[in-house]
Formats: sequence, structure tokens, C-alpha cells
Amino acid sequence: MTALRLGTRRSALATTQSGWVADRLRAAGHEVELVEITTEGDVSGELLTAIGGTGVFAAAIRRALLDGRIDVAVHSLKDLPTAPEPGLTVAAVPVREDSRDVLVARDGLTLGELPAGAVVGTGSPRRTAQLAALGLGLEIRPIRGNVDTRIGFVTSGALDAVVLARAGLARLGRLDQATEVLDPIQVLPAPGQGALAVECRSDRSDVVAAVTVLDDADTRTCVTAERSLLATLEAGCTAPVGALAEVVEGDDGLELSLRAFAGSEDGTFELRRSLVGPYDRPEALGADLARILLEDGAADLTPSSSTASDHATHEPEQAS
Ligand SMILES: NCc1[nH]cc(CCC(=O)O)c1CC(=O)O
Repeated sequence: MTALRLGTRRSALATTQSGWVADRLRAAGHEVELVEITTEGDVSGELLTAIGGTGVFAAAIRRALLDGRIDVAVHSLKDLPTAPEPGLTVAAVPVREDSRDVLVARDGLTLGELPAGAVVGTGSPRRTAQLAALGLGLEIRPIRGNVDTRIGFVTSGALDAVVLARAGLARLGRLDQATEVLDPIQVLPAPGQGALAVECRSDRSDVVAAVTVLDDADTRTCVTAERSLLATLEAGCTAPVGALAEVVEGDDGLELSLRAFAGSEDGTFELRRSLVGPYDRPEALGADLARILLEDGAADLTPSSSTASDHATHEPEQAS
């Protein structure tokens, strides 16, 4: 096999993530060449959904894979649509970063220390819903932009705080900016947050074999449960969703524990449910917990009227 052409977007986060995968492929003995891909989402200043919604970033990269312009692509798993792409396969889900969200606030403040009326920026319906449900009187302001831009809103004094994925800060070496790691009891991360998906064409067995060595079984199992929950909910609920699976020690060996959130963006309704199941059946666990959420009221949740026209839910969380 000649050099693997690894496609990457130009953003700092994308190049860091692609570089991480490239380093591991090189360590496994492969030659890797990075190929830059420009996506519609990178050039547009519009809200993501105005230019096509879920998977805007993923779509251009996937086209390059299918066209044969690149051999390997690295996605943030949480930005990848749940529907599989015909002709492509996620050959590896490498070991994931801490999947929790963090607060980046002025003056080193934590969520509990922010005064009522403090202005917190996020473009994510999931974060909006969970922050509102805390009942702290925070004012949520929709923002978008890459990680640097969003941190900049706080350092410039435009916002009191923003909420970001800890994994993004960690990969960019910006963890020192975080003023609090948010407990999943308060804010559950997006399904798949902190994990990467390394994708290639299903018919390239040589590439699949090269990439598969990066797969981490526990991470794949956890994100499979989280994304199965999301996929099942998408059929019957448009509400913001958070999910986090963890491998736990059961009486008879390893088990999977899955926690989930669904709620309204104004914070007036929230559902939190959890379920433990066998380690080797992550898809069933996710689907079962989704059905519990739907039965307990998630099916009746509709996007709040003020935001419904701006963004449907289950969207990528923001440009990165
Ligand atoms: N498009 C948003 C996005 N996609 C992936 C990450 C961070 C890394 C990850 O969650 O894997 C982010 C930034 C954020 O939510 O703060």
C-alpha cells in the first residue's frame, strides 16, 4: 500500500485530531499524507442548520472518501449522523478523551458561583436545556464559532461564561481555561462526545486493516450504546438529548451503565433515566433506554417555539 491519504478540515481542532490519528498510523508502520478538505460549514458564517443541518462537516469529507480523493477520514463522533453511510465504515473508534463538558467562566467562577442573570453562551440545544433546568437564573445566549472564538467571548468580557467539551480543550492544550468540569449529574454530554470516528471505504480491506488497530473496544461499546439511544429517540422525539455510557463492574463481570437526558430547551421539563445492561449488547441497551424516555414523556416534547425555526435538535453542537 502506498501512503494513506488522510483528509482533514483546516480548523485547529480538526487538524489536531487528524494529526493524532496520523501519528498512531505512522507508529503502526504506515506512511501518511494529510490532505486538506474545505467544507461548506467552514466557509459559511450562517447558523449550521441554515446551510443543511446535521453532518454538514461530515458530508464533504465523506464525499472525498467515496470519490477516492482520500483513504481515511477522522470525525468527532458526536458530529456524525447516526445513519450509516453506504459504502463507508467506521473502522476505528480510538480510546476516548474525558467526555464531560466544562465551564469556561470569568474570574475563575464555577456554575454555582455565577450570579443570577449571568450570560452563558452555547449554541447547543442539549446544553441550553440542561443549563436552564438547573434553575440558576442564567441567561443563555446562542453563539457559534470554533473553540478559540468561544473562549474569546469570555476573555473579552462579552459573556460571563461558555460551555465547551472538555475533550476539545484537552486536544488543543487549552484545559487551563476551564474553570469547572461539569458533573454529568447536572450536564450530560452529547452521545459520542470526546470520541473520534476513523472512517474509510468498506471495499478497501487494506485500509480497513491498517485503521482497525486503533480501535478501542470499551470506547466503541460505550458510544454504540449512546448512539443507539440517539438513533431510537430520533424516530419519536426532537428534544435535546444527552447520553453517557460507562463500563462498570457487575456481579458476573463487566456491564454497561447508560445515563440519558431529554428535556425542553426552556428548562421547564427534563427527564433523566439510566439503565444497566450486559457489556456485549450496547445497541439493545441504548434502544431500551430510549424507549423508556419516550414512554415517560420524551415523545411529547417538541422544540420550543422560540428556537424551533432556528435549529432543529440533534444538530452538531457547533462549528469546531
Ligand atoms: N462541533 C463541535 C464539537 N465537536 C467536537 C467537539 C469537541 C471534541 C469532542 O467532543 O470530541 C466540539 C466542540 C465542543 O462541543 O465544545
